[in-house]
Amino acid sequence: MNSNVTVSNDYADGANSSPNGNSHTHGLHNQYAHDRDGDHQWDISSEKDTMTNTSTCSLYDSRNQYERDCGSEAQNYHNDANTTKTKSKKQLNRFKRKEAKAKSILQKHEDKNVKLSEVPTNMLYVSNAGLGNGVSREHVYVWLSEFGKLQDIIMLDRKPYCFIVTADLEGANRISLESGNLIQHAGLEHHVEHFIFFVQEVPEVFLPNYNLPEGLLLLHQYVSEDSEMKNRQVRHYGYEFKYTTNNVDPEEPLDDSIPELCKQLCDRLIADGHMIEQPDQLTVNRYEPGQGIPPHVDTHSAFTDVIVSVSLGSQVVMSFSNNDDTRQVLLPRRSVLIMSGASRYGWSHGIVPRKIDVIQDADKGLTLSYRQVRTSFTFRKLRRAACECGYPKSCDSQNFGKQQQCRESALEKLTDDAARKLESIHVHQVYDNIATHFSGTRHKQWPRVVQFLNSLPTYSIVVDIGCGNGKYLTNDGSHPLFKVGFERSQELAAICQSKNYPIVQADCLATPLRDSVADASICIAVIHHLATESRRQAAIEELIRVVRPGGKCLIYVWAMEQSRPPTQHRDDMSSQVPAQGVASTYLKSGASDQCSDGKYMSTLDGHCQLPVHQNRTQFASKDMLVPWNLKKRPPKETPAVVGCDSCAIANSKVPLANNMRGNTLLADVANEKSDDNVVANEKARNLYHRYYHIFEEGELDRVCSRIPNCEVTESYYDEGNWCVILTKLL
Ligand SMILES: O=C(O)CCC(=O)C(=O)O
Ligand SMILES: [Fe+2]
Repeated sequence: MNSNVTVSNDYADGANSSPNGNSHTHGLHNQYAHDRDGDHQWDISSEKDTMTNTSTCSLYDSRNQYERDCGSEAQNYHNDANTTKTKSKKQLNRFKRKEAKAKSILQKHEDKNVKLSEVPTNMLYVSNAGLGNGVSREHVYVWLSEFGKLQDIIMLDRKPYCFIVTADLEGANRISLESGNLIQHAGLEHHVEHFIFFVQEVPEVFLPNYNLPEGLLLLHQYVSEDSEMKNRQVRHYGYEFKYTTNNVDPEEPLDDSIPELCKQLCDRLIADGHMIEQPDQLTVNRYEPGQGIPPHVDTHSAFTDVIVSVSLGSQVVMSFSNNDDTRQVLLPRRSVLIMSGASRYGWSHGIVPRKIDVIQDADKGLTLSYRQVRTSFTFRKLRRAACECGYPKSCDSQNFGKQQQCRESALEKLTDDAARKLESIHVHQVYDNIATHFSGTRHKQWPRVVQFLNSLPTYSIVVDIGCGNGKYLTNDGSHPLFKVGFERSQELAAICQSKNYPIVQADCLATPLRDSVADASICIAVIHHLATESRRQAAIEELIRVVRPGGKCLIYVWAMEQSRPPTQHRDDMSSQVPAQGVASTYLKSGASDQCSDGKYMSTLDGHCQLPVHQNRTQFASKDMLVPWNLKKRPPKETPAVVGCDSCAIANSKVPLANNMRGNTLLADVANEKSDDNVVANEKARNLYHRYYHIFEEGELDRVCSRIPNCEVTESYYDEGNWCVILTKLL
């Protein structure tokens, strides 16, 4: 097998551009057959090595297939006297489950348009081998072309599978029976099994809309190769563009103005009619593979119309979004991007933090682009008067400062009222609506939380703030503790009540507890639902307030870092010994570089656009809406006592904290019409969006370090969460 083959096919011929900007290719015309005929290096070797331990299967007889495919495992089933039948049956069942899953993924994604075929055809569905899980066309070609003449490899945008068209039935048969799962690809970190089935037809390829947003101009190879600079540090010239406020201070010019070399480039851009005048502000960003910039609109009041970004080093995909649409724009190396008009004012732009982009290649159709270091030079001109653009909805000048953008800094500027409103719509109301379903998926206690509880002296008083369905309020008698739960959601509180747990309905920012009343407090997966840092800090202060001096407090929040092993993090802040944090299994296999790209939801009456997270992919931003689908994710377990519906609270006896009664400070504030619509819409679709602030490494410790009467005694990473144990000072 030659792994250096360059796959070439003629997609350009087959590609059509339709008037709506979507283009599609009609599968079969390409040059695989031609190239392979003409070039010996692609000939099929007729002596096929004996394959063992393969995991492909055909449709007919999965048991026989299993024996063929799982080689040694299947042989054990019959031959090895020491292997118990039950174990092998388990393996067979596991295999069948995976096989069924591979089929159901096809049905789910292709909406039953692509049907499996009972009889052999020259078209195959290959599971777990698509752009969506980091497998490229080349990987598939190198893997499968030796078994049969390939006529086409159909890769679909973000799908975790592909389709193969072979020149003849024999090739398809050999691929189905012999190819195994020995695919070699750099993108996958985990072992993935592939299942291959015959299909009746292959789907059409719909390409994403690559048309540029109005007002956007991309000049290719504008910078010569010679003048390309490498590995510059992130720096500002002229004025600092403060990412914390997303703004500049015109009263504070920097000592360094824009370098001469850059001015020469801008002179050229002016002479070519792309810029009106020399800019006075420059930001240089250097991106390592995997790094990005959250979606944002460069603040209208800070800069004039034309914003220019020069790309050096690696090419990258930039996502542009407005309320209705998302466009992926490939920024090649040495290109210049000119954002003006709608693209500058009405669309947000950002770079998803991932290592691999899916791009459209003129020759190969959709393919993968592995990022390398990229340095961008963003030139802007400070605006000295209010912005009067034609995009008032996204204009901070015309919105009297109410405009909120998606990046964290912008959320940090939320007033307390706006933050409470966001939490009311996207936390409290969501949990009330999904309580039963959510509770059905929340039974397993996390071992390190249990370890913390077991480390407390028996009969300690423990308060669980934001206790959800009360999964830590159990007392099996092995390590007795006095536990009381506090929960903001009345429906979740009702579930706790139905299980006879001691429960009070209360908000984590204002529990009805006296100072220093408990020996310990725990707050698991709660603080990330608060929308500003000051509110997150206030919640931690509350956890400290209620424990006695010397008492302890355990906090878990969702971590931005979901893919890397957390070995750098230290358990004990003063020690040099790396902690053995438990790695996260949150990302779906092979998705370490995948993240949601470019879906947004408008909330707070249109003043705040938040990116929508795609479950089990990398987080694209620090502040996100995470979907909860009542239809798609049935509870894994049914709670022992289900007594929760919308009137549950009325019938239950959940004590209510005083400050939760009536229309008080903490009552929901979502009473404006358009936000009511958000909630009604979510209800109608059974699809809810929970707000999350995703914590970066060190962020939780930083917030805790600002609280005077406590110290961080332990800080660790546990299955996708950043965690601290605080001790209240004596
Ligand atoms: O890296 C880029 O090309 C864009 C950077 C950017 O959008 C910014 O700094 O505001
Ligand atoms: Fe920008």
